Amino acid sequence: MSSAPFTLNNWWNSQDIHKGPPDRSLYTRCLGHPPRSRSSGILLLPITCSRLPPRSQSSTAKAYGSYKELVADPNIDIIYVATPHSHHYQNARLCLEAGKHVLCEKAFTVNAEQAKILINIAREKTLFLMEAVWTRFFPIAKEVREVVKSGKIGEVKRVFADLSFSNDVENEFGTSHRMVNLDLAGGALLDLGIYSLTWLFQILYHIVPESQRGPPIVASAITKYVATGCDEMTSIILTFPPNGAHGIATTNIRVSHDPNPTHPSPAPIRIQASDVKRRTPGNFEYQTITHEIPGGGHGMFWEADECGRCIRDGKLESEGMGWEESVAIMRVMDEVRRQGDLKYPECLESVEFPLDGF
Ligand SMILES: NC(=O)C1=CN([C@@H]2O[C@H](COP(=O)(O)OP(=O)(O)OC[C@H]3O[C@@H](n4cnc5c(N)ncnc54)[C@H](OP(=O)(O)O)[C@@H]3O)[C@@H](O)[C@H]2O)C=CC1
Ligand SMILES: O=C1OC[C@@H](O)[C@H](O)[C@H]1O
Repeated sequence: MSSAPFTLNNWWNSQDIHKGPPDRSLYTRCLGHPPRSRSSGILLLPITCSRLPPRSQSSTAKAYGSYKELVADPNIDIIYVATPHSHHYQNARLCLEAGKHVLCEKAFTVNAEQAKILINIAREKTLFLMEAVWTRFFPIAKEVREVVKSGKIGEVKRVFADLSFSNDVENEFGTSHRMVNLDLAGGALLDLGIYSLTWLFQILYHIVPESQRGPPIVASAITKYVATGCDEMTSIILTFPPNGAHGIATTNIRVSHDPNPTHPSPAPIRIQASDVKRRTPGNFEYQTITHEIPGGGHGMFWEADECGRCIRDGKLESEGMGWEESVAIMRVMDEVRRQGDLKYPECLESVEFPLDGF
């Protein structure tokens, strides 16, 4: 392989244009960060784009006027779809139909049917497509998968995962913010619950030999945000084949037990026996592993590098976040919504394309 980096002309998400000076934006800190620092061999040339003119005068971002214009630009290799969940199917499909590789934010789509259609189009058109679950590509996530797969900690019978934020829901989100707005497929499940689910799936599904994997049985509960009817708290118990392991995934936008400076929450209470010791199962030795994010980045470049590597190597899907698994996770979320009677407007659940208004 030549030592010259593989170069991708990439469209970074529109959101950054509107969120502060470009030198401090997520895009600059992530994709714009020199790949040398992480020896990826991938050079991503981001074009920040929006349908609106950039807010900052100094921005090098480009406004296309419409996504149709954007997808017609022959200089663009891959498009990162980072619009609200409601728009992923329509936006990602537009890009795929126009022959662009796609990295599509989580939740991949509103439902599993939409995800399957995007995947079929990518397959037919030999295009790369991946759900942007960035945490999958953190070195620490990879390492955890490897440790569990190695058998060093024995058989995993139960996994707990939570991602919750302590938002002042009424004041921060009101009724129209994408986090709570049903017209934008808002709610905790699709926005944050996907991260809890991904931990369950990484351990109890992803690393299980394909012949033994299967869809988990779903039991769940949803509490709705009264003002809009979206889910503000969702808890899921999954029973996975082949051995009946339980995965418990929780998510909440109002109450978190994990304080975070950007989402301050009241101090959590933990009740625990006093003689808790770190116990190390099997031949696994307790260790602390730290992976710094190079250059003060935000860590999104690991997933972006994966897109670059896959496209360079002619792969349509990533082993780290494969198509079949994205659909399996979407199916779980469909079932959770069915059990909790959480419905989005019909046009958002539709697989019709194109639809007016997107
Ligand atoms: N991986 C991560 O850490 C994060 C992932 N996300 C994901 O990214 C996606 C976008 O989230 P976020 O950036 O907060 O969203 P924003 O509300 O900031 O919207 C992003 C862009 O989407 C378009 N958009 C917004 N609202 C509408 C609307 N009502 N109709 C049509 N287009 C709209 C706009 O594009 P335009 O300028 O072209 O009009 C906007 O700039 C979500 O899928 C979310 O889950 C979000 C935050 C962090
Ligand atoms: O993916 C995400 O991570 C960070 C959150 O602030 C955001 O709501 C969510 O979309």
